[in-house]
Amino acid sequence: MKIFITRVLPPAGLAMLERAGVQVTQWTERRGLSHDELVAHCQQYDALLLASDNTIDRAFLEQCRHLKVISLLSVGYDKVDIAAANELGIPVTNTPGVLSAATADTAFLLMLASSRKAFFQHKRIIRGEWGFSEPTANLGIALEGKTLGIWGLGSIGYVMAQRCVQAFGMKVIYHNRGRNEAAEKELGAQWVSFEELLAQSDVLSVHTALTPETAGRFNMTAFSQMKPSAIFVNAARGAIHHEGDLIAAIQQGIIWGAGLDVTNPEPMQPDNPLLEMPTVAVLPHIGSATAETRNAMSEMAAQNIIASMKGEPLPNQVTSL
Ligand SMILES: NC(=O)C1=CN([C@@H]2O[C@H](COP(=O)(O)OP(=O)(O)OC[C@H]3O[C@@H](n4cnc5c(N)ncnc54)[C@H](OP(=O)(O)O)[C@@H]3O)[C@@H](O)[C@H]2O)C=CC1
Ligand SMILES: O=CC(=O)O
Repeated sequence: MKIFITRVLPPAGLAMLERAGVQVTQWTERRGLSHDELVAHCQQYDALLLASDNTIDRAFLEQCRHLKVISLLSVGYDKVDIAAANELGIPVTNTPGVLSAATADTAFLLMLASSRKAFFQHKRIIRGEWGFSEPTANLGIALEGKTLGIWGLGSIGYVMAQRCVQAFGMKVIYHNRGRNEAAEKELGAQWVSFEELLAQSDVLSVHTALTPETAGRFNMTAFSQMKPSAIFVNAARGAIHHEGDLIAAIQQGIIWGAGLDVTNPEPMQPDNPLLEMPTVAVLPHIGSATAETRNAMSEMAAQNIIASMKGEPLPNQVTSL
């Protein structure tokens, strides 16, 4: 089997593919491939390992019907038209679970950074503005005993909740379409309506997938129902929040601040007002970026390719839309 990888793959997955006798070509240039370039490249390969944020739409899939599998190096698959892939018989796989701890840690870091204005304080030092210490200046918000609201308490949301319970004794409330009984039993998490989640959370952390139902849900209508002291965290997908409304909500004191690993659009431009706000912390979509996690993801993505090559069931096929 000949496969094309849209970035350089972490070493563990690469070694696994090579051991299995898969012929690997990696895109090593330090620029992304355009849609048309990716279509053209894929003509020469049996499978695609997608390690970039290219959109896999119906047009792409129709021109690449020969692909035996599209293996994503991510858990999120919102960039792929799964309905079209199903229709055309092209299996798509992802990497769930192995990245949950790293991504939850990123959300946890952002929560803390916003609560203590950490990124802003760092910038003050760089600008030579350490100044003299004052008891009433540079105050943050304590997290001990506060209420964590999770929108989308699944794999990543569970670890975020666990961290917050263990570190700060936080009370966990959540809103999913269904119930997470393990989180209720093990973490004391309490299911609430979306409106209650907005009203009661001191920290509201988003961990749903991006779907037509979740896109844009955090707009001014939602922010207006939150506490003025609330921290909004998004380590899921930028399109779940409305960026202009988030800027206005923080500027107007409707909420306290935000921690974002994902922005809308990506990349965020350097002149974005959020970057100058003391209570905002932004990271460039690095949720799963630890060496250990990226290696584990690459092995999972490689296993999906190898299973396809051997004609075995794919371990992580995305079945639902
Ligand atoms: N920043 C980063 O680098 C990363 C970001 N991500 C993002 O995180 C997302 C979540 O990943 P993961 O935890 O593994 O996924 P899971 O599927 O395990 O969890 C998602 C949760 O969201 C809930 N959910 C889905 N739709 C809705 C809705 N409309 N309203 C309320 N709850 C909803 C689901 O519960 P129910 O079905 O009961 O509603 C489920 O519990 C990914 O899809 C990806 O986009 C993932 C990894 C890294
Ligand atoms: O954003 C990352 C993912 O795995 O999804």
